[in-house]
Amino acid sequence: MSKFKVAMIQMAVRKSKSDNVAKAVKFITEASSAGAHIITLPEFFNSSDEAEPIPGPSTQALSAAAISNSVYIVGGSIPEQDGNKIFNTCAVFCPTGEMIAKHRKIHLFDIDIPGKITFEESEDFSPGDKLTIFKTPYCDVGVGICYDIRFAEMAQIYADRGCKLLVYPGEFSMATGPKHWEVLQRLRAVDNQVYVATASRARNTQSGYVAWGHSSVVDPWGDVISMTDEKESIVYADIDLTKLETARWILPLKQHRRQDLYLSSSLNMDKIIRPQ
Ligand SMILES: O=C(O)CCC(=O)C(=O)O
Repeated sequence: MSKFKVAMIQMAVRKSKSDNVAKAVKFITEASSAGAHIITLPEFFNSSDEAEPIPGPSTQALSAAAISNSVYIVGGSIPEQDGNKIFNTCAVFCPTGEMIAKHRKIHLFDIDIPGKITFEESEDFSPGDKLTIFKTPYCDVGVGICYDIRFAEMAQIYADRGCKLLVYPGEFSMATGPKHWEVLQRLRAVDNQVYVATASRARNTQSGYVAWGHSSVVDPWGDVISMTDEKESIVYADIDLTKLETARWILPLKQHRRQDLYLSSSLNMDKIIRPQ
């Protein structure tokens, strides 16, 4: 099964959690009717305000949607309540409705870009402590959430473990989205010779956090094969894993890696030319 279709759902998220979940299920049904096998929702697809446990109402709705549409669902993320902690969590469901993976965002977005954006995700959320891979009949898939995409090591571990598709539900803002969103996806794809796919929230200028949008799919050669603008839509892409083999055959990066040098600190100080 080297060919399959992914759908990245870019939806606008409003105040009402139940409306957001109902809308997500509607989009999943539409994407499934269009032939998608793996369907991904955006970060905080159900809202970012009110946490719930997993399983809970939002993830139960996703499980039911996976069964009724017979698809894999990468459930964007929701604020997950676990005891007195809250995590930014993506639950993944297989076509029989079982939750086959749960990724808690590892890297929390604590930044201050002067004049643009200050964000302290760790004020509300705790970080996850595990990387997450799930299996499908098509390929193994690595999961990250939004800021996780910036960390090349994580993507490399996924690729080294055999993942051929990396999926990032996300929501870059207008501060970093225009500059970094596309380039990061292309970097992760080219470095690891894998497919990279993202699903963002649609832009809502009334929201406190205005999303860049532009959900996309990038192939192992670094080409953007599908991308939308800032509005609500579904981004589809046909994945052909033979493209990945071709990219790896043309550029055998894995064979050319000098792991012996990267892991030991064989830094030849004598050869460093210092400015006079
Ligand atoms: O890395 C970025 O620039 C944006 C990340 C982000 O918005 C998030 O992780 O919520």
